[in-house]
Amino acid sequence: MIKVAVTGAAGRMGKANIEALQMAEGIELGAAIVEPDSSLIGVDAGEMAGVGKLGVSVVGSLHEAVADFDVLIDFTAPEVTLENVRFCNTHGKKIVIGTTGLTDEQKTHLDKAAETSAIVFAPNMSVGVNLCFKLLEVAAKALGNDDYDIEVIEAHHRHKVDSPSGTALRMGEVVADALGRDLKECAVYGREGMTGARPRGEIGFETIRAGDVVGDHTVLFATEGERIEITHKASNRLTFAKGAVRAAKWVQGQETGLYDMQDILGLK
Ligand SMILES: NC(=O)C1=CN([C@@H]2O[C@H](COP(=O)(O)OP(=O)(O)OC[C@H]3O[C@@H](n4cnc5c(N)ncnc54)[C@H](OP(=O)(O)O)[C@@H]3O)[C@@H](O)[C@H]2O)C=CC1
Ligand SMILES: O=C(O)C1=N[C@H](C(=O)O)C[C@H](O)C1
Repeated sequence: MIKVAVTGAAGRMGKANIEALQMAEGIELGAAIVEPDSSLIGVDAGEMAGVGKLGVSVVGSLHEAVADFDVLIDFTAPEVTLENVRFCNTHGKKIVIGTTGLTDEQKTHLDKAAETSAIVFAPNMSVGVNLCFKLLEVAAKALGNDDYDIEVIEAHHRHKVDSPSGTALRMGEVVADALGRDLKECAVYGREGMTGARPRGEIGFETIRAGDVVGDHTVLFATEGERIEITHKASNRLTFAKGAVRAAKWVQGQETGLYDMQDILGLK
């Protein structure tokens, strides 16, 4: 039985991850970690997540859980994730990271950590979004560089702190790579004012933050006379959490290296 620790256990994804673990076979919750000053310490993790008693008490640090897990599932915040990766690196644990909003510099820490640990790092763990990444590559290559304007539109709940979403940025990267463009050079974020006519090579990003939207992403390819839209809509967080649990099972079989959901789903 694979034992999993969930950090950010009281968060939206933390609770969904506990629920997904409870539904899965061959893998189970070993530890649930919240912030050190949380009033939830000592509470049963299953009761906290709304799935009934699991016999795992919530703790305030990974140190307290070191003997209780093989794989960490972390959906928290960038600095917290990096601290947790350092811990797993030192203690020989595998890692699944869903946190978004990491800077390029923070991502280089993951590259380094993957020399000694097996890590899955993906901005979106759902099967559907990862299939969309593949479809986007095919679409971008087929439509080419000359005719089609490309825009990435995403919508999320009012609590989301990073924008554009990690998924939207990855969609932009996939399309830019397929077209031989550098996203850093061609990305435009949220136009305003007298911006002028649209330059051909731009990839535009538009962000909506509203209510309880779980996560919608559309990539629009538009030219004179037609447009193509590739859209994914998540309707609950279990879709991400089931992907994270699948990744946890998979990464347990790896020694070192940095992987994403495309590796796990055979979409590379
Ligand atoms: N890859 C994917 O498929 C998906 C990725 N995400 C990403 O996952 C991340 C989390 O999202 P979400 O669950 O909605 O966010 P939440 O804010 O609901 O959860 C984040 C959790 O991290 C905890 N946390 C923050 N700081 C610390 C700390 N110093 N020590 C310990 N715990 C800490 C928070 O604790 P507290 O509650 O006490 O503040 C909270 O429980 C985001 O980056 C989001 O973009 C989200 C969905 C899918
Ligand atoms: O914060 C969220 O909620 C989500 N974040 C991820 C992202 O930034 O792409 C994935 C998903 O869309 C939900």
